[in-house]
Amino acid sequence: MRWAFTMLKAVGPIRRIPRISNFLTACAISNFHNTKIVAFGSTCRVDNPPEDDPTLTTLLKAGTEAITLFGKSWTLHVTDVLRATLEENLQIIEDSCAWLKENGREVIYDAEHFFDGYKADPEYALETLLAAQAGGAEVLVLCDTNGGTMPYQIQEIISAIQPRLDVPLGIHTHNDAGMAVANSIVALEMGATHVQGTINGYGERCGNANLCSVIPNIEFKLGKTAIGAENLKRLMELSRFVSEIANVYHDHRQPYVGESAFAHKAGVHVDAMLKQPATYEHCDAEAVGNQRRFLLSEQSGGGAVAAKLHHLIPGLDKRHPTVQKLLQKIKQLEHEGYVFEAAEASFEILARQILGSIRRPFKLINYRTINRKSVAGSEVEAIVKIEIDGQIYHTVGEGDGPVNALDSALRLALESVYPTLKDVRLEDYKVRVLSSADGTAAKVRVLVESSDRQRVWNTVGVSENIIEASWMALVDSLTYKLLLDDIIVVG
Ligand SMILES: CC(=O)SCCNC(=O)CCNC(=O)[C@H](O)C(C)(C)COP(=O)(O)OP(=O)(O)OC[C@H]1O[C@@H](n2cnc3c(N)ncnc32)[C@H](O)[C@@H]1OP(=O)(O)O
Ligand SMILES: CC(C)C(=O)C(=O)O
Repeated sequence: MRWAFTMLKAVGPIRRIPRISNFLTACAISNFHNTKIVAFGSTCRVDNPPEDDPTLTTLLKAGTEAITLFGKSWTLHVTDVLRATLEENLQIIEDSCAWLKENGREVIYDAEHFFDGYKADPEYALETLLAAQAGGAEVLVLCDTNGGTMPYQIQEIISAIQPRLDVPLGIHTHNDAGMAVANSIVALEMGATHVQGTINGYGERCGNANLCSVIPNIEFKLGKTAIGAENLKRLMELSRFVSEIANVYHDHRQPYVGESAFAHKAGVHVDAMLKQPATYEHCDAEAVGNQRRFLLSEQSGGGAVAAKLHHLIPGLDKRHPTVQKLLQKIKQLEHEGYVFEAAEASFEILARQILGSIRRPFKLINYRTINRKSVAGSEVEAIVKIEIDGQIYHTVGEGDGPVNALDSALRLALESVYPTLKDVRLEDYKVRVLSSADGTAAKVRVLVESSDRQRVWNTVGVSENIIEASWMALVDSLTYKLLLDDIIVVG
């Protein structure tokens, strides 16, 4: 199986060379074990012989072992976009592939709009592939560029062309009809041996085939080896890493690698899962580096609560009075607007309070926020007074807003006693109005996501006062970090 995880898609005129070659020089001296960097660009222009074409010469100068060339398969694109004749397009495909081959490169040919082209004129679309094959392309990648092809059409078209080609096929799909992964899998099932996609499916419009789904599907559903069991265990870590680098919120609902992929909420599901894990899961969470989670909510039963407490009290019976007490408390708080399924850290703190296995890190005496707005701009300040082990801390913090200022003031006091709190980052802050009919007097729910770069956790606060709700979620977040670090655990 060949992989095209990421492609260098910006190869263009000469003026781009320095930036690209810096990147490629860095790649060339990196010691990749499983990765091959591939330069990417189009066939030459009709008016240019390959050796004078700025795109092709730049691709060659990139110095990569392999080059992906894309060319037109659809008559509409040839006539209306390239503004060339159908024969000229066949010629530039063959000549471009052949010239790169003559210059010692491995050539991957991406047949742009192949499926739409085939629907419009099957014979011509096939001829474009034959031209690339004649030019020496090592693999012919069929692209569903507009993302509108259905899996059964992929199957029909591949069956029709396969007998007429001699080189291996690849697949490149987009997700405009929500079929990118399905279409890739169909093509692979039919014998394609090269798949192009992106981590988390990031890409133009609705995205590309999500390799975080394609890869485990190959391993678990097609029964073939893609990256192997050991690498597969790091898939979720990779998915999170790429979203972090891209500065895009990690999608909890992603198959296999989303935080919710193995999260169970309904009491009936949780009860069955505890009896037999195969009842509500199609594969093993740990095989892709994920983990099973039981979410607590007003839909929970005792089984879910007991399972949640397993790491604190192994073997706890779901009918135990503590379980029932906690269950009642959760239902009452959820009725007031809390959501523990999205705030597991707050649940753990609540459970430990009921079990008496937590020491609160500080006692609040009071806090206050001051918002000063003038023509010169706005200033926000928070003053916090707390007690830690009998000692009073009185601190002032400034911020962009009252919550930010409160966070600064609280940390100023706490970090001198609990230095690991310096590692806590607020990743996300969400506010939801719970009873909009009450206008500005409505209750709000604040959800905070925090991390210490190794772990991520979520906390919740609910109040009629947005600052109060934020304070609650903030305090739970810092408290949970101290729990994770074993600093305030009791017993
Ligand atoms: C199919 C895909 O989606 S692959 C993703 C392609 N990647 C990108 O578009 C991102 C990077 N792109 C770029 O940097 C620029 O668009 C460049 C450098 C490639 C071209 O820049 P420019 O020369 O300024 O042209 P511009 O972007 O305006 O137009 C695209 C040109 O490519 C031509 N072109 C499109 N497909 C092909 C092809 N398969 N073979 C040859 N030329 C092609 C178009 O006809 C158009 O040429 P024209 O100006 O003569 O009409
Ligand atoms: C040419 C390729 C790689 C592409 O993005 C497409 O056709 O979808």
